[in-house]
Amino acid sequence: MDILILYYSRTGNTESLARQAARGVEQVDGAQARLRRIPCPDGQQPADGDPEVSIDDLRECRGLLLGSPTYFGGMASAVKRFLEDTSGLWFRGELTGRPAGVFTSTGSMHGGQETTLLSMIVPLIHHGMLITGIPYQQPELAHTQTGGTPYGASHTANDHPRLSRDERELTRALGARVATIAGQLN
Ligand SMILES: Cc1cc2nc3c(=O)[nH]c(=O)nc-3n(C[C@H](O)[C@H](O)[C@H](O)COP(=O)(O)O)c2cc1C
Repeated sequence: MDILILYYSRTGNTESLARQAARGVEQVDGAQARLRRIPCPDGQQPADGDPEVSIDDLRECRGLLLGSPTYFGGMASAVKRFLEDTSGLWFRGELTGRPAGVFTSTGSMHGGQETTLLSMIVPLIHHGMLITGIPYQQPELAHTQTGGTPYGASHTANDHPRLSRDERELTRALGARVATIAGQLN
């Protein structure tokens, strides 16, 4: 059972979250993480990055973790643009009933993590996906001084260029949660 970890990242922070989400997915028996990136609009790509996403990746995976940097309090336009290319899947209801979670990286603590996560959730709801956040039973959620929200995983990059321990744990928990639910629905 493949779980798609789909992300856009220009300076590597959202990609770091994607790798933690993948580790969480792979903690779940029978689940494999499929890491894919959304291409940069200017065509500049890392030579050794994850493969570029195709629509078939979405079609084939049993769950989705979607990540974007926060740009002006919302998802990056490249992510929105990619989602607009998924209208064929929407029309045929191909993602309906599959679990999904979201993650983001901001520069600053109050720079719009929750608004970005919510902006990403909206189109996934239109697709009929089952949105899962991070429940407060996950202990790091109550005491994190960095990223991590009930709406999804996050990272605050300016003060802490590397992911904090809480950010790593919460992102892995989200990955494991999506994979676990996908397995139960399968
Ligand atoms: C066009 C643009 C808009 C941004 N807007 C915000 C913002 O609204 N709030 C914030 O905290 N950081 C903002 N940032 C900073 C990025 O969210 C932050 O550097 C993020 O970690 C980048 O992720 P990446 O390394 O995956 O590309 C912005 C950066 C750019 C380039």
